[in-house]
Amino acid sequence: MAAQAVLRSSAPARLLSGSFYIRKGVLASWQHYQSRRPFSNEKVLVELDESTVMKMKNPPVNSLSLDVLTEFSISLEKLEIDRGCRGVILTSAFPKIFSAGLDITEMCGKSAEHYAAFWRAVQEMWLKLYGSNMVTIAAINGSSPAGGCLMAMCCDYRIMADNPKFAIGLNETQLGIVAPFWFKETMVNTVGNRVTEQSLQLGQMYPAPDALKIGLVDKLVTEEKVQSTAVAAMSQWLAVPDHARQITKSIMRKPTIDNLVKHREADINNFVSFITKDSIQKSLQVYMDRLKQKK
Ligand SMILES: CCCCCCCCCC/C=C\CC(=O)SCCNC(=O)CCNC(=O)[C@H](O)C(C)(C)COP(=O)(O)OP(=O)(O)OC[C@H]1O[C@@H](n2cnc3c(N)ncnc32)[C@H](O)[C@@H]1OP(=O)(O)O
Repeated sequence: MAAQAVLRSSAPARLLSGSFYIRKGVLASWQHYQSRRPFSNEKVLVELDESTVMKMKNPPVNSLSLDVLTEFSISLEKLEIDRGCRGVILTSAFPKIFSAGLDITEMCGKSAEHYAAFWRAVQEMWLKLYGSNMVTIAAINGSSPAGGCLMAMCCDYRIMADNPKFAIGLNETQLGIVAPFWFKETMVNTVGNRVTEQSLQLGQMYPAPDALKIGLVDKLVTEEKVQSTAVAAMSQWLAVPDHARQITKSIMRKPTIDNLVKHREADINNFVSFITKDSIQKSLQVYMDRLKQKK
């Protein structure tokens, strides 16, 4: 129930309205009492050390299941209302994988109701992360296809491990599925229209050095330095006055966020009718079988 309540709230309220600050004020004393403790979630760890770090920990590959997405949105919401938290680093608890993207098993052989709940949770994660008032930095310590790439693109700054074996991109067409309009818009806002058009049609995955070249990530460092570099970048971003940075972020992202908010229910219906098609189910199944056979 708690998860559902959070999933129904909407992120733009955080980024776009002044009421957020009132809420922060009211909750301040409770927050000071509560906030500086790490959260002990199952699949999304929140560490409150030098910087606040959210670590995805869903073995083996951090696929984004309904549970992970729900936990992620709840954790981010908690940080959002925590006065002591102005920025968050998003990373993976596992070396070599940032996130394998949406959990394909959530999109295969389930009921229409399940698909609708799953898609709402994907939307909610995006609304909360893309619409966050906090500084968000992705410390991409491994491969990051599809939904993993989306999460990284939602952040304000992306640091990736400098290893050509790690790749990032929106590869949906390779699975026989289509990146929805708000995935596309997030990518356009990150790398521009031409690169997005080509990348999305080809379902292109970019090895880290190529991702840097097209601006899909902002910086490459050795694997060991990904997190410390993120911490250093965080101090730089936090040196800017919050109100000015937040309003600027809002000006940049509001049209994209508003577009999904406006079409949210239609987008869920589109997803359900698309994913329940026999041909799409077959494509996903073939892709999963291929993944399993590659060993
Ligand atoms: C008209 C328009 C309407 C719009 C409709 C919208 C349509 C839907 C849009 C959906 C949008 C986004 C989609 C996604 O995010 S789909 C997910 C895409 N992800 C991938 O393609 C990644 C696939 N995985 C990999 O490439 C590799 O696993 C890896 C991440 C590079 C890791 O490689 P590895 O060698 O370390 O591990 P591997 O042996 O491959 O995998 C280990 C086990 O994990 C399973 N697995 C991998 N990825 C996923 C996944 N995404 N979901 C579920 N399970 C996954 C894999 O099968 C192995 O399982 P097992 O150990 O064999 O049982």
